[in-house]
Amino acid sequence: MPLPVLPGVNKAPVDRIPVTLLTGFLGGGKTTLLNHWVHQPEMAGVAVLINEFGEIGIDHHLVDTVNDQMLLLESGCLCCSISGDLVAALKTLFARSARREIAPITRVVIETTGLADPVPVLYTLMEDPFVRARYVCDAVVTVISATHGLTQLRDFTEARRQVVMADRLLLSKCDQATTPELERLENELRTFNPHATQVRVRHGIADPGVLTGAGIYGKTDRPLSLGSWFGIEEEAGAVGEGRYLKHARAPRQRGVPVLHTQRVSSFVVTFEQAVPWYGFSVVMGQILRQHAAGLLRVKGLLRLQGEPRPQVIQCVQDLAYPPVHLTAWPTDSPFEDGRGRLVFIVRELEQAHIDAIRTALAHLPGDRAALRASATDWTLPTRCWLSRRVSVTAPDAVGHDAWVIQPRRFRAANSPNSRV
Ligand SMILES: Nc1nc2c(ncn2[C@@H]2O[C@H](COP(=O)(O)OP(=O)(O)OP(=O)(O)O)[C@@H](O)[C@H]2O)c(=O)[nH]1
Repeated sequence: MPLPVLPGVNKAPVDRIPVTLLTGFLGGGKTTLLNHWVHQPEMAGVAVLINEFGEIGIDHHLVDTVNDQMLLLESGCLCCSISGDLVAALKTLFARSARREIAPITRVVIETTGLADPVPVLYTLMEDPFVRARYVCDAVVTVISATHGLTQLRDFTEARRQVVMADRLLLSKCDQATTPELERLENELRTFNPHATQVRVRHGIADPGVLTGAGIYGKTDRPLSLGSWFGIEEEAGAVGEGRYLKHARAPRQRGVPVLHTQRVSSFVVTFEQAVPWYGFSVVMGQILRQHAAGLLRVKGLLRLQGEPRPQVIQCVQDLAYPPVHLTAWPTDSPFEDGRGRLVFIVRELEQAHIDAIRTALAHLPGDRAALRASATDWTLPTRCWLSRRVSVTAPDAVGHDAWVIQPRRFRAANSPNSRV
């Protein structure tokens, strides 16, 4: 069943495969939305490419029931290091579909890293002759957090570029914001991008129709030249979509990689043994509180003492999200060794602080001592973890036909499916 098209928006051209770029700043809620969408019948035939920043990836473990017969993206950020890999992935996808080795593809959704600039990804889609003739960018959908969106817009060029380039803005986490907060964010977003439709989202539940047919990219049946769209209007300061780029700063020259906000980096903490949950929660709370300004995102999978199921850890800046269990420990790299790992994405965090975080996590107190120590600590950001009401995702319970294409590094090298 094709994806529904929202009233009043154009359908994508039928002769090329529509591509939706799903972007949005770190921790905004992209994976949560995808996890909802892949269960929808309208997503049959939709291929999903996930791209992550950091040494190891977590997101693909959090998207339910993946058909991982395809495995196309290298590690690294799509917008600066692996655009060639994206082209190769799209070519292979098309060829396999044409040879009927896989079911016909009705759409491709590319989830970019939270730090990705959409412009070079759009360049990639529109400038390669093979890709351009077979795929069309149908929409740029940007997820922006109702809780952190305003500060991210203020602090990060990447966040502004993602908003400026959007055809649709999905305001996530609306359940956590008040009406005045939401209205302030909506007004701010309008100053950056007055033409993008804004959609309020709670708990990642949004009609998959928001992925379709939104953009100027799909309104014509001939391949578009991004060069003119991005360049001329901006230089002239003319009205039209090009003016948005004044907010986002000038686009880079084609082929010249631009690094993310220089001060952003990532590191991984690996746990040799199962961890005590309360001991971990208290130490992690202290870390979040102490380094609130420097921590952009923490996510990972942990093995807990006395608990066979992996625990998903999710923090955005100093906010800790309710814990979730996966039903089974992943069997693919790097988690097949059974060790828990946390990915930290940080900004301007000195090496001494990184070392202190590593040391604190390597010396977790036991549960009893941790609970005693935290009993009167009402400002601990991880307080919600201490009550430990953990929901379980049940990936195997639901069937669907969307594909999630995982970065190659997550597969065993000798797997028969590790290449397409
Ligand atoms: N309460 C609430 N939590 C949400 C909502 N959307 C996402 N979250 C939580 O926010 C955290 C981060 O969400 P993700 O979907 O992983 O965010 P992401 O954009 O994929 O993150 P990156 O891939 O790191 O950029 C998770 O703990 C989600 O459960 C929402 O609408 N409401």
